Amino acid sequence: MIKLSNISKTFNRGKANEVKALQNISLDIAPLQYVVVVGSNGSGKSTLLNLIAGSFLPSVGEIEIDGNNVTRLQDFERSRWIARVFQNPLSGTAPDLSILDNFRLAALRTVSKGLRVGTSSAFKNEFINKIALLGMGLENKLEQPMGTLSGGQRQALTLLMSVMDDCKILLLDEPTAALDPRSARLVMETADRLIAEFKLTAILITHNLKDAHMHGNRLIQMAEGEIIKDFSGENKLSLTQPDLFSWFS
Ligand SMILES: Nc1ncnc2c1ncn2[C@@H]1O[C@H](COP(=O)(O)OP(=O)(O)OP(=O)(O)O)[C@@H](O)[C@H]1O
Repeated sequence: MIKLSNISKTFNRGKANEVKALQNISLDIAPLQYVVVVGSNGSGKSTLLNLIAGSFLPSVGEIEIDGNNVTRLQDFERSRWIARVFQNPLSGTAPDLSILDNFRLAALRTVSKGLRVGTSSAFKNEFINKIALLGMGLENKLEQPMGTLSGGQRQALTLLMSVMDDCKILLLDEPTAALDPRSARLVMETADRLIAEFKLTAILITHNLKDAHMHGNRLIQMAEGEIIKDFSGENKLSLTQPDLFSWFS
């Protein structure tokens, strides 16, 4: 689904502040893989996601998505494949609009997955069913302004809105970093559920090693712009939390 071939990214090349953020990364992510990426600050995790999303172009190397060479495509040209959720629960929604109007806007932006845009009760009911899946009771607060919801509630709704279109890839860049532990758990559970339901290929960046242990079916550790550990399937399952903590001690 995602294939990176010999990717390097250097910022400020040739200047005193040159940074080799990624160094000759090759990575093949199969459809439906849910890859968790861990690594110390500055190890290149966000740069990796930015390159996949098209926010930056690589200095060297090729990127394929779903068999298409997207190396030189801008982020908006890749958005038909990719949805992205950031750390800040305030981003990506309109705070003064109601939950329902935010979903109407999101549906208008995209070819929706089973949601027909409109004011009809059919649209509302389809949306109510989707939002009820979050298990937060938000289906009873459709007219409430988005800005009055908690960070966790907003982040869960943002996740749902981002995967409603026909994207195949979900990029999660520390989506729970700004949340309290209970909200963070709810958002991670929501992400797991949506990734399974919409059959997505996903990449999650996290500094939370418990989440890295519990979620996903592949775990990658980055250091100094390189992938230094890569565990999939049974190999990931056999890792213990102390194993992960020992990588950072
Ligand atoms: N736009 C940029 N311009 C210059 N340097 C950058 C830019 N983006 C990232 N870098 C540098 O590239 C390196 C990797 O940064 P990156 O944000 O990918 O790390 P990270 O692993 O996501 O870190 P963190 O865990 O702190 O978010 C760092 O040294 C960073 O300062």
